[in-house]
Amino acid sequence: MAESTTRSMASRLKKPALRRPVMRLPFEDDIPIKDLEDGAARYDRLRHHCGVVSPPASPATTDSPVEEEVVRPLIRSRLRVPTSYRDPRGTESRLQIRRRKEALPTSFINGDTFTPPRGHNPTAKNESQWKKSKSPETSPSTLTDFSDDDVDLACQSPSRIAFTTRQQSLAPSPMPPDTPDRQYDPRRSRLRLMPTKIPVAPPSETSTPARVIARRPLFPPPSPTRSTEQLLEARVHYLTEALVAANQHHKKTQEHLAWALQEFANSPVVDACPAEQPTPGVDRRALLALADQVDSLQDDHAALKAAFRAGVSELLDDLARLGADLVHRARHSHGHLDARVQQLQAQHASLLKERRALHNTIQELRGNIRVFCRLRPVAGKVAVVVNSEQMVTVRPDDRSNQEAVFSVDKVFDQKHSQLDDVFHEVAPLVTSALDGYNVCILAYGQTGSGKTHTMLGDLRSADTSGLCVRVFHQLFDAAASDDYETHIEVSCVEIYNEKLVDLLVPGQPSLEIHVDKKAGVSVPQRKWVRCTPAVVGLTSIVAVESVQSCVQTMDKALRHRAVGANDLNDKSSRSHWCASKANERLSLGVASRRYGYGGGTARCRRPKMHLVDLAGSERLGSSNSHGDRRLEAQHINKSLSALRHVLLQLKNKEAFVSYRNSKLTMLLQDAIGGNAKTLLLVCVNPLAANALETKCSLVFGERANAVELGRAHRHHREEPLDVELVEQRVKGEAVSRSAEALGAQTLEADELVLQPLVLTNHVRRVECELTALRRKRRLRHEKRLGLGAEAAVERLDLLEVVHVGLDFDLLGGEKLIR
Ligand SMILES: Nc1ncnc2c1ncn2[C@@H]1O[C@H](COP(=O)(O)OP(=O)(O)OP(=O)(O)O)[C@@H](O)[C@H]1O
Repeated sequence: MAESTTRSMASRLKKPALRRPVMRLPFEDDIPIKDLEDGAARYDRLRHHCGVVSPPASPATTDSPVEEEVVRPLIRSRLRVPTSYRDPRGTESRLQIRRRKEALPTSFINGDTFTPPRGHNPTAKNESQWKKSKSPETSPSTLTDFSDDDVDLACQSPSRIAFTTRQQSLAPSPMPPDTPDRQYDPRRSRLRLMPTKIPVAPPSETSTPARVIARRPLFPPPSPTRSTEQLLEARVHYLTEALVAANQHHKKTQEHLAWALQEFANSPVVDACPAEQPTPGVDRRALLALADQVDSLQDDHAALKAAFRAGVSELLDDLARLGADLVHRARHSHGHLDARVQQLQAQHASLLKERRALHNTIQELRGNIRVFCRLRPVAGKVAVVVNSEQMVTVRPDDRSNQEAVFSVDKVFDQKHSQLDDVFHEVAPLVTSALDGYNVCILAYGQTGSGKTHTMLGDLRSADTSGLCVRVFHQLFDAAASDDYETHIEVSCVEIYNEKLVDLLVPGQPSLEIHVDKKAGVSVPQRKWVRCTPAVVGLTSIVAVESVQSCVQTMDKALRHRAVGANDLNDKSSRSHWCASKANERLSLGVASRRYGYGGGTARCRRPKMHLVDLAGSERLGSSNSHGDRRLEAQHINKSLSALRHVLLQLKNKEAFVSYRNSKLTMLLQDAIGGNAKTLLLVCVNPLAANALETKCSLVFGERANAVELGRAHRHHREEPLDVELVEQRVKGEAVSRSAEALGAQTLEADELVLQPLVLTNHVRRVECELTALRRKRRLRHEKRLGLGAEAAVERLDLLEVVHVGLDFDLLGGEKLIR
């Protein structure tokens, strides 16, 4: 429209019409806002010069930070808008042109509909020109082809673009009065963004009051079948179209403005005419029409910008909403998954527990030696990989080029702590010891692999103390909380160069191990060593009453243990160390704790527990031992190989097992081959350099695991209850308890009063025990004497008979009788 108007004006002014530049899609090289503002300011000045009152500045035209900071970066970087948008349906696009009578060329009839030709020339002035100017180079039916000046763009769909004039969408408005001081009327804009098919949202009250910009919905209505991604894609697609259209229109507006200004500036009439009084030769009406066109174009441009901004902000809102929705849904499903995972984990844990319980039961029934593997922390290249809780792989190294997988009952790697993890697994064995089973815990492994650390650790540290101290803790805790009287005794021996040494009485000659298949050998005053085998000559059995006294005893024993340095360990144990604990557990029953107990039997349990820290096997080459160390190493290796051999024989269920080959196997006979629950802790130094030794240790572990010992039995027996003794004990306990209670309340004086009581009670107890013993001895004596008397009478009778016979013979019976 503007073009036709200006063309007629130009022909009237006898000036050659400027050739409008071929329009390219202005995405990449969009006209800067500043240029627009400059152009608008120049135009305002000109209008003022011509006596036209400037319209009020539209707030929509001011550049907002949204466009600068959000929209452009979003469009350029994220949406990747093409620099020339191609209509997907190509030549199917239809342009609906409604011409405004006074603005469009006559060849365009209002309401005409035609298909845009391929590569039409945007500078064509009418349809025929347009059709003729098809150029094969131009991309067919891209939006860059639109050269219509006086129409607004509305994208109905990706493939349909409708151009409509204001007359069609609104009631036709009369042309504004041709007065120089007419005010700005936004309704005078001739362009309108108008959807033809998609329903338009009713204009809100806050929208432009007079010139209602019918915003087409930028996004298609959400289809329930579409996925979120498709919906977003479609929205982005629509927004891209709107942006293309907006930019195109913007560009056109700018071109028109520039063209009009140039026309106007080049006009000799304008140049000649003073500001206040236009030259009579100027067609003032035409100028005003031109101004009106520019004005309306600017309005439309502002409206388009506003619509575009609104669309973008709507899209951003939608994106935010969709994002929040997606996050919410993801969280929801994640929560569901979490709950399910937790449920499955709990299920898995309970199944594992069940499986382990069953496994333990099977092992208990079969009497297997249980085997744990512990890896010590090291720095350097390692050859051992923990596959699972029960499986380790030893990778090949230079010396052994075969990978080997070993399965054990439990693997502890560097992460597992001494306190919780390792002892947690050992604790059930301590309970078994309290229940009356013999228990044996052995630490086996190459030198420097952490055996001593695991079994003894730092005795006086709460965090790094080894299994022995924890075993004592559990024993005393359990003893304090049940109805048994528990007496714990400890002995510590070492086997050094095949000699059994009592560590609690150093300097004694080496001890002997005596094996008695029936009842063992009784060592005087020590009942608990009656189990086979017994250590003959063992005098230092220390009764311990608390964990502290246990620690002190072990500390004393360890001070006498043979320790030396080799290349692999500064404090290498040069002997096998064995601490044996015997518990005498006497059950008096709850009733016996009351006064007036009548009688019955006491259940006595006398289980033994061996805690063994074996000396480390070592290759003489790698440990670099000489002299005494070398001799020690040879003895150690010999005894360990005897142990391996015994295990092999046990595994193969051979009739004869050679326990007597070494002191170690003799001492451990009732642990590995007898009636005991045995745990073997295979300690491993996982460094790649030790791969071969590690393999040997794990082979030993697997072999031990395969040994079936048979079901362990409890060591308990019923004994007739010495009523007097029990009564005295109970009374003594009651007095002690009351003394304790009173002592807690009263002062030292009370203690002084109670002390004799306690002492008297103790004396009575001892007296009772003595009386009982005396009575027993008297009974035995009487019995023996009784037997002797009978025999003597019999003998006397016999002697008398013999005597009579002799007399008869000597004197000549017949004579005598005669
Ligand atoms: N699990 C562990 N955590 C921390 N340090 C450990 C661990 N295991 C072993 N060590 C350290 O490794 C070194 C050697 O350990 P240890 O003396 O227990 O080995 P060993 O197998 O008893 O050797 P040997 O048979 O020669 O007596 C010690 O300094 C010990 O503190």
